[in-house]
Amino acid sequence: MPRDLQEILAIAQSIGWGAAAILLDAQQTSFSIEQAGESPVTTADLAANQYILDNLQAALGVQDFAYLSEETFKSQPIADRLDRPWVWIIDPLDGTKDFINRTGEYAVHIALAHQGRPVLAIVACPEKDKLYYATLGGGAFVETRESETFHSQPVKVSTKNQPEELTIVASRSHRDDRFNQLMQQFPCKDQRQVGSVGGKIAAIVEQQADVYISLSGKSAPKDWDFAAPELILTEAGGKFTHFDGSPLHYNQEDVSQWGGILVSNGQCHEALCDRAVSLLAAIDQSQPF
Ligand SMILES: Nc1ncnc2c1ncn2[C@@H]1O[C@H](COP(=O)(O)O)[C@@H](OP(=O)(O)O)[C@H]1O
Ligand SMILES: [Mg+2]
Repeated sequence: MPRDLQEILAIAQSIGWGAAAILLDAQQTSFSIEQAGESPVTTADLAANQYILDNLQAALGVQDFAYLSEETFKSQPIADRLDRPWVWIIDPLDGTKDFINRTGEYAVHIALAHQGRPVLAIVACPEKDKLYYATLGGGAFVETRESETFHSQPVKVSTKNQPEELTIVASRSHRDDRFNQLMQQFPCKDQRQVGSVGGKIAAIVEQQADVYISLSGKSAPKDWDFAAPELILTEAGGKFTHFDGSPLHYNQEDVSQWGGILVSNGQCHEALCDRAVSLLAAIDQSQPF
């Protein structure tokens, strides 16, 4: 470990709050759309990205850490990050479509990964004035603030264990027919649409929901969508895997996370994964997508 993890956590928490303030300010004043389409980019993403990178690099340097960010990875030589043991994985604005549509459901994700797995994570939800954080083996917490005083409380997933009683959250804006069919046939009948992966994981660790499903289509979520939310969820006692139960790996050559991802409170994770696999097989057999 190049530095003490608790020292790094304090730096990342402060940067998470700072980035949240940039997004909130843009949402309440003005922002413009720099790139439209399936993966929109706004001036707010770019400002928050610059702020996060500048501050992390000022505090921690570029010697011991690589940086993989949604807004800069395309212009970055792959050798700058691949095979580096310590990599910051950053999504300065997750839930960009919700940000643009002003649903209030967007988040900042900052994760530190070691050998492709997250060891430290921040998910900030600016509109709720909450910041979730976790370190590997150290539990997950939600931080709130009153004036200049910060309060931290541990968060834990629910203990509900009947599939029919579980509340499931899923994307509002990334859904195709195949995914909609899977959701319609899934045993969890209380289904809610929530913007941003961080927001969905926050709902689960606050016990407002129990399950989240993501399924790639023509495109897939990326490392920065999942790395920070994953650690917060697992440190709160949940499970976050591919449909076949295998763990996610980050900072690979392809940063897309293809296939199905199931996130749950852990109570009937394997049964829900099996159900998703068998439902998808039947859907694919009945209708070639
Ligand atoms: N099928 C898919 N293809 C590409 N990106 C996806 C995706 N599903 C989710 N995502 C990404 O995951 C994040 C959360 O999406 P959602 O709010 O719909 O759940 C978004 O990140 P960004 O907002 O950072 O682009 C979105 O781009
Ligand atoms: Mg994202």
